[in-house]
Amino acid sequence: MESFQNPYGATLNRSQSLMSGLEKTPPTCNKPTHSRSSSTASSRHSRNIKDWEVMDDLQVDVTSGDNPQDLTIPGICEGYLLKRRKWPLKGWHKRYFVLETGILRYSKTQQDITRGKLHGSLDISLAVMSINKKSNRINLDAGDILYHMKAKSHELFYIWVTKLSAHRMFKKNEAAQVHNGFLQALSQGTSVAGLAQRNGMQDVSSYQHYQSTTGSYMGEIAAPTLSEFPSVNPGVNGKVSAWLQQTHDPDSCAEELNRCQLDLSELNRLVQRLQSLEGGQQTFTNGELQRIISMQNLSLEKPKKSRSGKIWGHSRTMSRVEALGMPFRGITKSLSSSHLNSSSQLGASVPSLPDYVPSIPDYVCSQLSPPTNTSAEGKKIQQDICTLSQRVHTSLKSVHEALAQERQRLQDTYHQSTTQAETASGNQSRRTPSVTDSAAEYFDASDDVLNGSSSESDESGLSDRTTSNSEPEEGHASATREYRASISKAPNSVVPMNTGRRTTLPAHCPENAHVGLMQILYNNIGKDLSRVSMPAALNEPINLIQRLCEELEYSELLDIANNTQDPYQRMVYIGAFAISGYATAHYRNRYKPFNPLLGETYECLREDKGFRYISEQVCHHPPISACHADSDNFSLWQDQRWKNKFWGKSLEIMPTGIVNVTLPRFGDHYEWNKVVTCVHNVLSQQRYLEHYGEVIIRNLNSNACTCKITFVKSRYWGSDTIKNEVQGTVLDQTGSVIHRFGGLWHEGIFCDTFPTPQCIWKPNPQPKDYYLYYGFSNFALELNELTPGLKPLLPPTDSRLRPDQRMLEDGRVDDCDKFKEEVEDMQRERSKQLAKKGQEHKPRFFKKAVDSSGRDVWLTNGTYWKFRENPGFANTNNLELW
Ligand SMILES: CC(C)CCC[C@@H](C)[C@H]1CC[C@H]2[C@@H]3CC=C4C[C@@H](O)CC[C@]4(C)[C@H]3CC[C@]12C
Repeated sequence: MESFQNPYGATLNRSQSLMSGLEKTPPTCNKPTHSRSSSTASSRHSRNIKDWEVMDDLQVDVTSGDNPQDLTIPGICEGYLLKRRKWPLKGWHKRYFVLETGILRYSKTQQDITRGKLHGSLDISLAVMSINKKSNRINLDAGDILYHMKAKSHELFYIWVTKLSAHRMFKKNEAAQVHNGFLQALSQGTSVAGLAQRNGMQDVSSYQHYQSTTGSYMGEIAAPTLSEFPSVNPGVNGKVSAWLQQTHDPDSCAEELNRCQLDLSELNRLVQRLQSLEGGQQTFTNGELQRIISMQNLSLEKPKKSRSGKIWGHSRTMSRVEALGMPFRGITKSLSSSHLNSSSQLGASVPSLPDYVPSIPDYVCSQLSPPTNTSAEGKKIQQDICTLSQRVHTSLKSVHEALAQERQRLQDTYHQSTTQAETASGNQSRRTPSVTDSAAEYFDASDDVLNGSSSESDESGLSDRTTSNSEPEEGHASATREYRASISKAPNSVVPMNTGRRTTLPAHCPENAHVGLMQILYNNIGKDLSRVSMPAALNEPINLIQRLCEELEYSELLDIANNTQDPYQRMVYIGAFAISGYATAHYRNRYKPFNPLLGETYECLREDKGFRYISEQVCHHPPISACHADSDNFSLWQDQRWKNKFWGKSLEIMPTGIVNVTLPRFGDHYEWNKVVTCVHNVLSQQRYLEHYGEVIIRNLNSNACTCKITFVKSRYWGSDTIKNEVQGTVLDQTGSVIHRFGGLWHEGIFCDTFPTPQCIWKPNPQPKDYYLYYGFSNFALELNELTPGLKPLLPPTDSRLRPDQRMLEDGRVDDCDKFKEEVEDMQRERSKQLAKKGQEHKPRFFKKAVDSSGRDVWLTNGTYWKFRENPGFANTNNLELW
């Protein structure tokens, strides 16, 4: 496993309470089979894993000693931290962070923050927080947003962790209170509108409307969501509530809410008890320093001294200290490390803050104020309050998730019906798609995106520059908006009416929301997902070596490239092709492809598209899939392997293989890397995929031009959220921009620097009812089709003949589960036998070579189609895989 280094999968300390901060899914019927393989993995990676801990909210005692019912706001914390670069995933930037009322914001500099020039912000109560004391690292994974941070010193690390914990706790309690208020209002029949007003929400009419539409609303109520809810007529209201009635189990939600109600009454009782206990207790207790740190406003940057020696620049944080006028150094000093590393507050719970607490720097000390004390009983009550609040939060979250799922289905159905309506209205042309002539409207593009410079070379250390990586750049948003408008006006390409291939699958995909994914992922921390066996209900009836073939869905872009004289324009088509392979991911986040068995093969002969493709699983440790395709217009090969890192809520997938394309007409040989794919909210039904990073396309046989494509990370601030944005530039030898193009990877690409600005690529419309068929595109639907004519020609190792996958496709999920297990056992047995004989598996159709940059690559040995033709696979020795 040389290639598998796991900084992220290794993030989580399995000995800690891994449930903390995560959606707690109900206990599941995870079969032992699926965790069986995990034990080896966990021990193998324990060295990396043990440095990381998931922070449990209760591990740090940060509640205010005064009166927790007030939800006393923890103090602000600000200062520089190092933030990991998004692409390449190495090196660190210095960024200025401000933590205030549970929201962490950051900018390049302190001045940028003051000027409101934000780079990002995150509600930390939604994030799983993991820390590494050894390297002073803090990770926050909110599902949508992922921050990797590092403090410059142990002291600062300590303070930040304390602060972050305090703010998380505060924010969570605050949310629980808001929910409590709404629930009470709903259950007592008081006006939600009134509550909305009390909570400072403006759009009261839509509130009332929403309430009447849904009957009883259970779940997260947030002002923006509600005000966004469209106005609908009463007929539609009926339909919507009918939908909710049918597809969702209202009883389980109601039960969950009743439980919340009970917990909330108990909370109320506890809070009152705590109030009555109020009064000064004098002795310092463990965790006291954490509490002081939590409550104070702190600036963690050394104040600059003016010439007169007076410290300036921290009036906000100093004022409170000055007002209190207390000598703090003494306090901090008296709170020695023995106080701090104890976990007595929590009994058996594990302390997560650094065991050794170094003395707090003077300039921070001077900002600290004296503690307020709480008695032992008071603390116990605080603990109980926290636990109960968390339980309420978890319950509400699960109700919210159920509703979110319904919402998603509703959206998909809506989307589907509009697509169908479009198709029915004969909106589309019937001819074979030609991407070039889909001339679209021109717009006056602004010049501000016309700079293709700045590629980062600083891999190792600290960088203070803003790079052209997947962090947003100003100007992009407006260009993308315009590209997008132009693309939507371009005609859809039409899948030829009758290819003679199937247009649907034999059975619907199984519902898999109940499968305990969390347990599987946590059991397999530090392990390649490509080697984790999952319950069949989580699989799609496609194999990874077939999935690789999906990247050829838009092979016509390569045909066009091979017929384009101009090298710069040619490069644009190559770039569009590189992007097009990602489009399908938009609809594919609920299932995982089958892991190919070692020696499994797959062919795809597409006379209509003019290419033939073969792939083989050539290596098992690490898993490598090799493929090769040729046509008159191009050859394409790649070997794909990927690492994955699980951060608590998100899963990052880093493919390491390089894609190669040659064009016979011009002797071009292009190669490019792939970007990171992130499965956000992997444990919840709000899962979605994002790609980010930079693709660089080079032509090894000509240095006329290169292409740089940025997959931009989503942005969540400002008025709009842009997701799936891509920006590309073709640069000549001198680095000047010759072409630029962009759009969204799931909607299309527009190039406005062509002689006729045009839409270069637009994905095919999704097939009817695609949601019921794993989200497959037409091309994907066809991949596993086995026709009687084809069957005798295939080698018995072809994925189409793999029984478990076929069973899933036919809807026989239980049979599939059983057979999959058998097939995997057989594979283990085969590798044992080989190892005994001291032999290694030798791939049949690919050979290992070294490319011009010294990388190991797998190339076709050219025998597949020959054998197929003569003597035919029926007459050759084949592996018996199932
Ligand atoms: C655990 C399950 C249910 C969650 C779903 C995981 C899915 C979304 C994951 C599992 C394996 C992943 C694929 C693994 C490898 C690659 C190659 C890369 O070049 C593009 C992304 C792509 C194609 C990934 C897309 C997302 C993927 C399909």
